[in-house]
Amino acid sequence: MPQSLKEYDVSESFGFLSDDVPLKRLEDEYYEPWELIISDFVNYQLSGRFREKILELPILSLDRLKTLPNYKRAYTALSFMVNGYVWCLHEKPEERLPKSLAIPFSQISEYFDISPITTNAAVVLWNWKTLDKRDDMMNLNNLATIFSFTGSPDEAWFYLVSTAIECRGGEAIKCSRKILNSIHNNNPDGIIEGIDGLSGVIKDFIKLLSRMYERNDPHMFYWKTRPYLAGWENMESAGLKNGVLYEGTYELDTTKDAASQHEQEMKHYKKLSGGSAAQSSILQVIDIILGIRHYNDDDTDEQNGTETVKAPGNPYLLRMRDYMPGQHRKFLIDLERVCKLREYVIVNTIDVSNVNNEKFSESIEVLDNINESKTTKGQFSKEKQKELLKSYNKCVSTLKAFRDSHITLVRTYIVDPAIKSRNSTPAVSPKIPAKPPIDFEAETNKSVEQNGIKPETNGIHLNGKESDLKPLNGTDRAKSEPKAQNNRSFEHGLAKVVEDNETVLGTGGTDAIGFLKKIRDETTESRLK
Ligand code: HEM
Repeated sequence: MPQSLKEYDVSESFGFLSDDVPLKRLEDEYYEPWELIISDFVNYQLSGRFREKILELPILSLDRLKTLPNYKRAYTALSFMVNGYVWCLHEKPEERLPKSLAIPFSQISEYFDISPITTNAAVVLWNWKTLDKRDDMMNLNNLATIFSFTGSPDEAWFYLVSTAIECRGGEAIKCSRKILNSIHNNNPDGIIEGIDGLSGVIKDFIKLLSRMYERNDPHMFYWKTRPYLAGWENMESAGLKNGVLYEGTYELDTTKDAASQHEQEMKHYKKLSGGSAAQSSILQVIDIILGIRHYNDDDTDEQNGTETVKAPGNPYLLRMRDYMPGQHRKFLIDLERVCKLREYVIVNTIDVSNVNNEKFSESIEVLDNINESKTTKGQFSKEKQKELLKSYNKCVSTLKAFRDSHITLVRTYIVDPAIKSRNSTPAVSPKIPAKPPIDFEAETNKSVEQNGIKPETNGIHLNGKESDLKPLNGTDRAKSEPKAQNNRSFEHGLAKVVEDNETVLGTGGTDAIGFLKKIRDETTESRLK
């Protein structure tokens, strides 16, 4: 186990939430301009003055953020302002981030070694407060959020369920330490105790996940919350073909003509994924502890004698690590280096399982080194071996059950609303006027033409035509002809459902359910026979 958890900003009590309590205000008055906007965030969005207020902001320095909690609050506040600016309510998406946001946000993201966009860290890890005592954080009735895009209880509930799960993750860290120490001491009882503890934690995750339905209405989630969490990658359909330009964060040769300067700028657009709990470190910790591997979809299997060899590591899950604070990412990498539970179970259940342990010979050597004694075949009684195998498999099955519940959740919150929106027009709350205050079609076409970018469809059930609902691959997307713009500007960043009523293209253009099933099936396959 990585020795000092503090070094990774992780805690055995609160997991990746850490021991810091998020600040309710930045301590130095110098940051009042940020605090003023963030305290009236929803009001400025509603009044249509949000972008105007941001443009009035001075470029503030980070020098007066003296402590880690101050840095965390500044990152979170800026990330809400940044996504709020790009995906501003009732406005067309904005592809240029002004210096007042871009400069401090880029600097603070660099400080945390995290991608400069709204992430799970911003909305979940550093965005909570307790109503009463700190130690009662599993109790959702004791939790509240600090920042919100919409001000709705549904949005808060969406984050808080994850916050409670993260908090319970502290116990998972404790169990992991127990498992690793017990492997080191070659103590099967300690290992079994640690694994059973981990199963208990995952069961609690499932219970918490099921509470999502209580106070987060799927319609609200899909139409109101999710659009703000979208990223700027594969967002041609929303007019962000190149991603977003963070003004003032790059050098421009101003002695060159306008065309050359434009060309220079094109190289500095950032394409980043939207906020997702896939950026949570705690589920990756559990995969690492159990030795569950996820693979690349596109890997062609390479035959190596009787063995099928695939490069381990699912590129999407690995990429999500760039959206975790750097210390958390380092924790995962360091944990991966030392964790040998699966190998230990295989080697030490040899008399009661059919697993061929030859492929783990390398790891066995590692165990030999750690224990400084030879790990022999059947060193424990058959009864103990069975107990160990059962405990391990039960934990894997519990994780699989978590992933099943999560898939059901994704169907309710993304697939169903996407199908409904395809089948009905308009698919929005009756409270929303049929036409937003701006002429989105004209504005978008005008703006994109000014930027030399062709207008494109937003890809969502345009006029309800089936042809628009087909899955888009990269080439199709690139080739798609300009079509009439849908004037419902609040649809940016929503999922798109295709004809089989199951495949939903997430905001990144990938098949979300297909991906989640694959991750779930790889979990199931990790059970030892
Ligand atoms: C309304 C609630 C939720 C929805 C709609 C949802 C949706 C999704 C989607 C679409 C993905 C696919 C990848 C992506 O698009 O980023 C995903 C992945 C993931 N989500 Fe959620 N999610 C929800 C709640 C949660 C919660 C509360 C957790 C717990 C921390 C969670 C943990 C994960 C994890 C770990 C992944 C990566 C795949 C895996 O390891 O199984 N999600 N989620």
